[in-house]
Amino acid sequence: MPSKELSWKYVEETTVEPDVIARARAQSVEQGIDAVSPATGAQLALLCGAVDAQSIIEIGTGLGVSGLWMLNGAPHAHLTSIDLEADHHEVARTAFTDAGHPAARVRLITGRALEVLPRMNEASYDVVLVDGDAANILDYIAHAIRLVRVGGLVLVPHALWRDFVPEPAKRDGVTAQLRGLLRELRDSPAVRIAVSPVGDGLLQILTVPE
Ligand SMILES: C[S@@+](CC[C@H](N)C(=O)[O-])C[C@H]1O[C@@H](n2cnc3c(N)ncnc32)[C@H](O)[C@@H]1O
Repeated sequence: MPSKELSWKYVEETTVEPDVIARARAQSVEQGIDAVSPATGAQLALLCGAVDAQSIIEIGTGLGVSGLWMLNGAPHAHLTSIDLEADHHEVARTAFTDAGHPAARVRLITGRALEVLPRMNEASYDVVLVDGDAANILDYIAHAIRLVRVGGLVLVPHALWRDFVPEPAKRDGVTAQLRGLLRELRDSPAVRIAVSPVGDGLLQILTVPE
Protein backbone atom coordinates (compact mmCIF):
# COMPACT_ATOMS: atom_id res chain seq x y z
CA MET A 1 0.00 0.00 0.00
CA PRO A 2 1.64 3.25 -1.08
CA SER A 3 1.97 5.93 1.59
CA LYS A 4 -0.45 8.71 0.81
CA GLU A 5 1.03 10.78 3.60
CA LEU A 6 4.36 10.68 1.83
CA SER A 7 2.72 11.79 -1.43
CA TRP A 8 0.90 14.67 0.30
CA LYS A 9 4.10 15.78 2.02
CA TYR A 10 5.89 15.58 -1.31
CA VAL A 11 3.41 17.76 -3.22
CA GLU A 12 3.33 20.35 -0.42
CA GLU A 13 7.10 20.49 -0.10
CA THR A 14 7.80 20.62 -3.82
CA THR A 15 5.35 23.45 -4.51
CA VAL A 16 7.39 26.59 -5.02
CA GLU A 17 5.70 29.72 -3.68
CA PRO A 18 6.55 33.12 -5.11
CA ASP A 19 8.41 35.20 -2.48
CA VAL A 20 5.48 37.51 -1.81
CA ILE A 21 3.23 34.53 -1.04
CA ALA A 22 5.91 32.90 1.12
CA ARG A 23 6.11 36.16 3.12
CA ALA A 24 2.32 36.31 3.53
CA ARG A 25 2.41 32.67 4.68
CA ALA A 26 5.16 33.39 7.24
CA GLN A 27 3.11 36.32 8.62
CA SER A 28 0.01 34.10 8.71
CA VAL A 29 1.87 31.47 10.74
CA GLU A 30 3.08 34.19 13.16
CA GLN A 31 -0.48 35.44 13.64
CA GLY A 32 -2.07 31.99 13.87
CA ILE A 33 -4.05 32.39 10.63
CA ASP A 34 -4.74 29.12 8.85
CA ALA A 35 -3.70 29.98 5.27
CA VAL A 36 -4.33 27.51 2.44
CA SER A 37 -1.44 25.06 2.02
CA PRO A 38 1.11 25.66 -0.78
CA ALA A 39 -0.24 22.81 -2.94
CA THR A 40 -3.81 24.03 -2.38
CA GLY A 41 -2.71 27.50 -3.46
CA ALA A 42 -1.15 26.10 -6.62
CA GLN A 43 -4.36 24.25 -7.38
CA LEU A 44 -6.44 27.40 -6.80
CA ALA A 45 -4.16 29.25 -9.23
CA LEU A 46 -4.53 26.56 -11.86
CA LEU A 47 -8.33 26.45 -11.53
CA CYS A 48 -8.66 30.25 -11.73
CA GLY A 49 -6.48 30.23 -14.83
CA ALA A 50 -8.39 27.30 -16.37
CA VAL A 51 -11.74 29.12 -16.20
CA ASP A 52 -10.00 32.34 -17.30
CA ALA A 53 -11.38 34.05 -14.20
CA GLN A 54 -12.11 37.75 -14.61
CA SER A 55 -14.01 38.23 -11.37
CA ILE A 56 -13.33 36.41 -8.11
CA ILE A 57 -14.89 36.67 -4.66
CA GLU A 58 -13.02 35.46 -1.63
CA ILE A 59 -14.65 34.94 1.76
CA GLY A 60 -11.80 35.12 4.32
CA THR A 61 -8.86 37.22 3.09
CA GLY A 62 -6.53 36.35 5.98
CA LEU A 63 -3.20 37.99 5.16
CA GLY A 64 -3.60 37.30 1.44
CA VAL A 65 -2.16 33.84 0.77
CA SER A 66 -5.16 32.38 -1.09
CA GLY A 67 -5.96 35.65 -2.88
CA LEU A 68 -2.37 36.00 -4.08
CA TRP A 69 -2.39 32.44 -5.39
CA MET A 70 -5.67 32.98 -7.26
CA LEU A 71 -4.37 36.18 -8.86
CA ASN A 72 -1.16 34.39 -9.69
CA GLY A 73 -3.27 32.04 -11.86
CA ALA A 74 -5.59 34.75 -13.22
CA PRO A 75 -3.47 37.93 -13.13
CA HIS A 76 -6.07 40.11 -14.92
CA ALA A 77 -8.97 39.16 -12.64
CA HIS A 78 -10.74 41.53 -10.26
CA LEU A 79 -10.65 40.14 -6.73
CA THR A 80 -13.23 41.11 -4.11
CA SER A 81 -12.11 39.76 -0.76
CA ILE A 82 -14.09 39.93 2.48
CA ASP A 83 -12.72 39.70 6.01
CA LEU A 84 -13.97 40.73 9.42
CA GLU A 85 -10.59 42.07 10.53
CA ALA A 86 -9.31 45.46 9.32
CA ASP A 87 -5.82 44.50 10.56
CA HIS A 88 -5.78 41.53 8.20
CA HIS A 89 -6.75 43.75 5.30
CA GLU A 90 -4.00 46.25 6.07
CA VAL A 91 -1.33 43.53 5.81
CA ALA A 92 -2.99 41.85 2.81
CA ARG A 93 -3.23 45.17 0.95
CA THR A 94 0.56 45.58 1.17
CA ALA A 95 1.07 42.02 -0.08
CA PHE A 96 -1.21 42.55 -3.11
CA THR A 97 0.62 45.80 -3.93
CA ASP A 98 4.04 44.12 -3.51
CA ALA A 99 2.89 41.37 -5.90
CA GLY A 100 2.15 44.06 -8.50
CA HIS A 101 -1.66 43.81 -8.48
CA PRO A 102 -3.17 47.25 -9.14
CA ALA A 103 -5.36 48.58 -6.30
CA ALA A 104 -8.22 49.03 -8.78
CA ARG A 105 -8.37 45.25 -9.26
CA VAL A 106 -8.32 44.28 -5.58
CA ARG A 107 -11.33 45.33 -3.51
CA LEU A 108 -11.06 44.49 0.19
CA ILE A 109 -14.37 44.70 2.05
CA THR A 110 -14.07 44.72 5.82
CA GLY A 111 -17.18 43.30 7.45
CA ARG A 112 -19.15 40.20 8.35
CA ALA A 113 -19.43 38.03 5.26
CA LEU A 114 -23.08 37.23 5.94
CA GLU A 115 -23.89 40.95 5.85
CA VAL A 116 -21.79 41.66 2.73
CA LEU A 117 -22.70 38.67 0.50
CA PRO A 118 -26.45 39.41 0.13
CA ARG A 119 -25.52 42.75 -1.49
CA MET A 120 -23.56 41.08 -4.30
CA ASN A 121 -24.95 40.35 -7.76
CA GLU A 122 -26.23 36.87 -8.56
CA ALA A 123 -24.59 34.67 -11.19
CA SER A 124 -21.90 37.29 -11.87
CA TYR A 125 -18.60 35.81 -10.71
CA ASP A 126 -16.27 33.22 -12.22
CA VAL A 127 -14.87 31.88 -8.96
CA VAL A 128 -15.94 32.15 -5.31
CA LEU A 129 -13.53 30.92 -2.64
CA VAL A 130 -15.11 30.00 0.70
CA ASP A 131 -12.50 30.26 3.48
CA GLY A 132 -14.07 32.27 6.32
CA ASP A 133 -15.19 31.05 9.76
CA ALA A 134 -16.26 27.41 9.82
CA ALA A 135 -19.44 28.11 11.80
CA ASN A 136 -21.12 29.71 8.79
CA ILE A 137 -19.64 27.50 6.08
CA LEU A 138 -22.97 26.14 4.78
CA ASP A 139 -24.47 29.63 4.47
CA TYR A 140 -21.33 30.83 2.69
CA ILE A 141 -21.46 27.96 0.23
CA ALA A 142 -25.16 28.65 -0.47
CA HIS A 143 -24.31 32.30 -1.19
CA ALA A 144 -21.31 31.26 -3.29
CA ILE A 145 -23.45 28.97 -5.49
CA ARG A 146 -25.90 31.86 -5.94
CA LEU A 147 -23.15 34.32 -6.88
CA VAL A 148 -21.14 32.21 -9.31
CA ARG A 149 -22.06 32.17 -13.01
CA VAL A 150 -23.09 28.94 -14.75
CA GLY A 151 -19.80 27.23 -15.59
CA GLY A 152 -18.06 29.00 -12.71
CA LEU A 153 -16.41 27.43 -9.68
CA VAL A 154 -17.01 27.48 -5.94
CA LEU A 155 -13.86 26.37 -4.12
CA VAL A 156 -13.81 25.30 -0.46
CA PRO A 157 -10.31 24.62 0.90
CA HIS A 158 -11.27 23.11 4.30
CA ALA A 159 -13.88 20.67 3.06
CA LEU A 160 -12.43 17.61 4.83
CA TRP A 161 -12.04 19.61 8.05
CA ARG A 162 -8.84 18.47 9.71
CA ASP A 163 -9.35 14.89 8.43
CA PHE A 164 -12.53 14.67 10.55
CA VAL A 165 -14.98 14.25 7.62
CA PRO A 166 -13.64 10.79 6.61
CA GLU A 167 -13.57 9.69 10.28
CA PRO A 168 -17.02 8.26 11.23
CA ALA A 169 -16.42 8.74 14.98
CA LYS A 170 -16.14 12.52 14.51
CA ARG A 171 -19.58 14.05 14.81
CA ASP A 172 -19.03 17.68 15.74
CA GLY A 173 -21.23 20.30 14.08
CA VAL A 174 -18.92 21.44 11.27
CA THR A 175 -17.92 17.86 10.38
CA ALA A 176 -21.52 16.64 10.26
CA GLN A 177 -22.55 19.67 8.21
CA LEU A 178 -19.77 19.09 5.68
CA ARG A 179 -20.62 15.37 5.37
CA GLY A 180 -24.28 16.24 4.75
CA LEU A 181 -23.31 18.91 2.25
CA LEU A 182 -21.09 16.54 0.25
CA ARG A 183 -23.95 14.01 0.07
CA GLU A 184 -26.43 16.69 -1.00
CA LEU A 185 -24.13 18.15 -3.67
CA ARG A 186 -23.38 14.70 -5.11
CA ASP A 187 -27.13 14.30 -5.78
CA SER A 188 -27.75 17.82 -7.07
CA PRO A 189 -28.40 18.26 -10.81
CA ALA A 190 -27.31 21.92 -10.54
CA VAL A 191 -23.66 21.17 -9.83
CA ARG A 192 -20.81 18.77 -10.44
CA ILE A 193 -18.29 18.28 -7.68
CA ALA A 194 -14.85 16.87 -7.06
CA VAL A 195 -13.01 16.67 -3.74
CA SER A 196 -9.24 16.68 -3.74
CA PRO A 197 -7.43 15.59 -0.55
CA VAL A 198 -4.85 18.35 -1.06
CA GLY A 199 -4.26 20.48 2.06
CA ASP A 200 -7.35 20.24 4.27
CA GLY A 201 -9.53 18.89 1.42
CA LEU A 202 -10.40 21.09 -1.54
CA LEU A 203 -14.05 20.85 -2.59
CA GLN A 204 -14.54 22.04 -6.16
CA ILE A 205 -18.11 22.82 -7.24
CA LEU A 206 -18.87 23.50 -10.89
CA THR A 207 -22.29 25.03 -11.58
CA VAL A 208 -24.02 23.55 -14.65
CA PRO A 209 -27.14 24.60 -16.60
CA GLU A 210 -30.30 22.97 -15.18
C1 LIG B 1 -8.83 30.53 7.45
S1 LIG B 1 -8.60 32.25 7.51
C2 LIG B 1 -8.47 32.72 5.82
C3 LIG B 1 -7.14 32.37 5.23
C4 LIG B 1 -6.92 32.89 3.82
N1 LIG B 1 -7.99 32.48 2.92
C5 LIG B 1 -5.58 32.40 3.32
O1 LIG B 1 -5.49 31.34 2.68
O2 LIG B 1 -4.61 33.09 3.60
C6 LIG B 1 -10.24 32.80 7.88
C7 LIG B 1 -10.45 34.30 7.81
O3 LIG B 1 -11.84 34.56 7.95
C8 LIG B 1 -12.01 35.74 8.68
N2 LIG B 1 -13.36 35.73 9.28
C9 LIG B 1 -13.76 35.11 10.43
N3 LIG B 1 -15.08 35.31 10.62
C10 LIG B 1 -15.52 36.07 9.58
C11 LIG B 1 -16.78 36.61 9.22
N4 LIG B 1 -17.88 36.41 9.96
N5 LIG B 1 -16.86 37.35 8.09
C12 LIG B 1 -15.76 37.55 7.31
N6 LIG B 1 -14.53 37.06 7.61
C13 LIG B 1 -14.42 36.33 8.73
C14 LIG B 1 -10.88 35.73 9.71
O4 LIG B 1 -10.59 37.04 10.16
C15 LIG B 1 -9.75 35.09 8.92
O5 LIG B 1 -8.91 36.07 8.35
